[in-house]
Amino acid sequence: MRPEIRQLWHSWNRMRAASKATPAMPPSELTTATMPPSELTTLASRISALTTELTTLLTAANAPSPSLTSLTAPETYPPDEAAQATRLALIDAATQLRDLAIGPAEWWKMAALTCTDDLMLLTVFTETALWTAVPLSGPGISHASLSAKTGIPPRLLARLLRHAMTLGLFTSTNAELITHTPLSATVCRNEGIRSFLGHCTDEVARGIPFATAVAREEGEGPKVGRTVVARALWPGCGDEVGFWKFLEEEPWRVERFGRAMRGMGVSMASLVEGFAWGGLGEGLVVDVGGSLGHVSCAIAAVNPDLKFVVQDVPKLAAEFESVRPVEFRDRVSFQAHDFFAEQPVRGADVYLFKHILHDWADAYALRIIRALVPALKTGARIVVFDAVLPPRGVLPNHAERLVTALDLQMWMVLGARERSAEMWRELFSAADSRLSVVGIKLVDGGMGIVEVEFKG
Ligand SMILES: C[S@@+](CC[C@H](N)C(=O)[O-])C[C@H]1O[C@@H](n2cnc3c(N)ncnc32)[C@H](O)[C@@H]1O
Repeated sequence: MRPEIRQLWHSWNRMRAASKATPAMPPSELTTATMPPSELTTLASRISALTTELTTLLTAANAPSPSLTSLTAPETYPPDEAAQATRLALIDAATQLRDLAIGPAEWWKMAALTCTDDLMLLTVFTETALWTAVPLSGPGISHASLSAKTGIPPRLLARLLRHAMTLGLFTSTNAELITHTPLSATVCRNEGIRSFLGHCTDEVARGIPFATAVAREEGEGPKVGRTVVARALWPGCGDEVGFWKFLEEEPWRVERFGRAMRGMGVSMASLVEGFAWGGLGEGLVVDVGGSLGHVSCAIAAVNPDLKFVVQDVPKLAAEFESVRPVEFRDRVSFQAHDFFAEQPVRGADVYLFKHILHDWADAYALRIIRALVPALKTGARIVVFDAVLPPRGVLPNHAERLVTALDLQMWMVLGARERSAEMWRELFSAADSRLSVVGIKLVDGGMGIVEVEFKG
């Protein structure tokens, strides 16, 4: 063994021994009984209390225990409000404890390195379909076979996988076979997550080098053709030719985006349960920008008298027909419609906009709403399902991060934003004085249902 390697080996062994050694007893005057609790111990106690609380709630809900090792462990927590609140508090406390244990200097070293390396890793795994190349059952796959399936040479593949394992993605058996962890298995099983990863690592990430220039030159609400992502992917194509038009040019992109929206299924239950759909009787709902109809089908499943028209770009028509469950054939139909043009379905009971208006800066959102107004009957409802930004500090930090990340993603891709309750009220009253926000129901994860009535 070369001397410098031997030296490294010894110092690593010393560190390992030190970490296992029993710490010396503190002098009696410094026992924990007399010392003020440190931030470390305060957080650790909080984590312990929250963990006990969460475990009790999960047991009461008959929910299986979460696991980092068992592939049959649940991928999500039960929607139960108390369990969700406790879980969010636990995540925040555990994140703070982790940050404290890392310390600021190392935190930055890690963050600067891993924000790029992790993005690169997720990009390569997604583009080479490595997620699904590793089988979900059986003994696992050898490096050689995985290399052949993905086109990544074996030695580089081993390095990528070794870094991936530090994130809890994949593991290897004694026989050097690669198998899934629950984290990687979730990506393997879920086409929606893979599609969303594809959208983020491909379309969104390519915009990053342009963000500073767009921020300085365009500010908050660039035209759709001058956003961060438009500049990176489709430079020089004109101010009004933006993300959605480009998706239409490349059908695989629009299909991938549709799968991402369908698969991520953000808070579908809150929308299904959060509005009085049952009160509409045999009513008609127009799902504007409804993609592949997954939202309409979820509402239709528990409201057997309702009918739905899903409107979206013409390129989605074929995919819509192929994924629509057969039981909804008579009640959920597709109509190609550009929501900047006058709404063709007049007199419906509800016009649903789920994750539509947050895609558009105010100038565009006003045009979309005004194109709808001529079709509205008195008492018709516009139901918006989007984030409702609370004042800072109201949400647990984990939920706040999801909302702020989505807000910035809207800016990068579309020059758009998430809106607060006040912004929603101002938007609708500016669109038409007969439109009035009659209710805002906050649901989980910073999302909300904004109910607007047409007073006629
Ligand atoms: C963020 S996705 C939301 C999809 C769905 N409402 C959901 O929540 O899962 C936005 C949708 O708007 C559609 N869209 C974009 N521009 C459009 C336009 N001018 N007319 C109609 N639909 C459009 C896209 O094709 C896409 O399906």
